[in-house]
Amino acid sequence: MSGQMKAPDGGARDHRAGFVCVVGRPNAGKSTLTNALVGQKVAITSGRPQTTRHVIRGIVHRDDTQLILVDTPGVHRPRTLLGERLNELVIGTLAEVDAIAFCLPADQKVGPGDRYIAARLAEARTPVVAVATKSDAVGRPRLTEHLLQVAELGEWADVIPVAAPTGYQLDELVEVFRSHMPQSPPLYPDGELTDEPEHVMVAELVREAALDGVREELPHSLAVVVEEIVPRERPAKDGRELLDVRVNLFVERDSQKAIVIGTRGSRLREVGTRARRGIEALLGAAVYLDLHVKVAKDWQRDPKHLQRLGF
Ligand SMILES: Nc1nc2c(ncn2[C@@H]2O[C@H](COP(=O)(O)OP(=O)(O)OP(=O)(O)O)[C@@H](O)[C@H]2O)c(=O)[nH]1
Repeated sequence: MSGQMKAPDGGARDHRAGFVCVVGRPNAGKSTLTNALVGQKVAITSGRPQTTRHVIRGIVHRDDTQLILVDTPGVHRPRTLLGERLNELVIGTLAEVDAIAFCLPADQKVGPGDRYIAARLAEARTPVVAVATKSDAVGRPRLTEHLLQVAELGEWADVIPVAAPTGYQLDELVEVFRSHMPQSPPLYPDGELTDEPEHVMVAELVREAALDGVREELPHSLAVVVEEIVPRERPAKDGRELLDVRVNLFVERDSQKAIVIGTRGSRLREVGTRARRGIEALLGAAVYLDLHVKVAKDWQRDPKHLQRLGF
């Protein structure tokens, strides 16, 4: 889309922005749809962490609309959902977004996996758009049959067939989601995520190391933000480039800070050593890793914080 969209009365439309959670069983076409909507490959789709409440898959920028496409770990993994508490957590995260994109591939029959997800979505009370993906892969009769099955599966705000390779109905899909977004200026600058994929990867390495062995205690309360990656003038002793990497780890409570840091900092040192190895391999340089643990109370509920932390 180019140029300002006009409202029916001829004036410019308001800007809207918000979060869309993309769900669907494995192979449903979630990543492909995300990439098609975002318009370029998003670096963070690989190896995304399963431990944050929302992981950003990509950001759709239009003149008057910004959709932040997120993933909610847990929705796709029924076996981890045995505990009622975790179940509630997933529903809680689904309730926090403005809309949900439920991907159902046209080349496969609606099955138990889809019904499982549909049941979770019904509890969240967030508008759900059922997206019939891969509609280019089947003929008309099959697509019609699929759309009927999808319609019977639940209460959808809309049912819309799309095809990522041809771009079929992708603009229409953005319009549908726009209608569910609140009035808001853009929440992220254009191109934010794709500019610095290494920051995202470094944050993931630190998060993985910090959660190792304490996932039970810190399941959804850790956010990692890479503040800066700065090259030093002098190389390391072995001749490699030397980078200062400054990272903040945010937890919600003092007790969690103590867990991350460990007795006299012992655990944090181990976390640093482990993460540093991965970061050096990733960046191909020697790394001086500086980790800071901070308490940001209730960051999950504070929009300003969420934004700063990349949620
Ligand atoms: N013809 C066609 N193929 C598609 C379309 N969308 C996805 N595919 C194919 O379907 C397969 C799965 O797509 P993905 O986007 O990886 O599915 P996903 O839901 O992200 O999969 P997981 O990461 O396993 O959850 C890939 O081989 C895609 O090329 C589409 O619109 N049309």
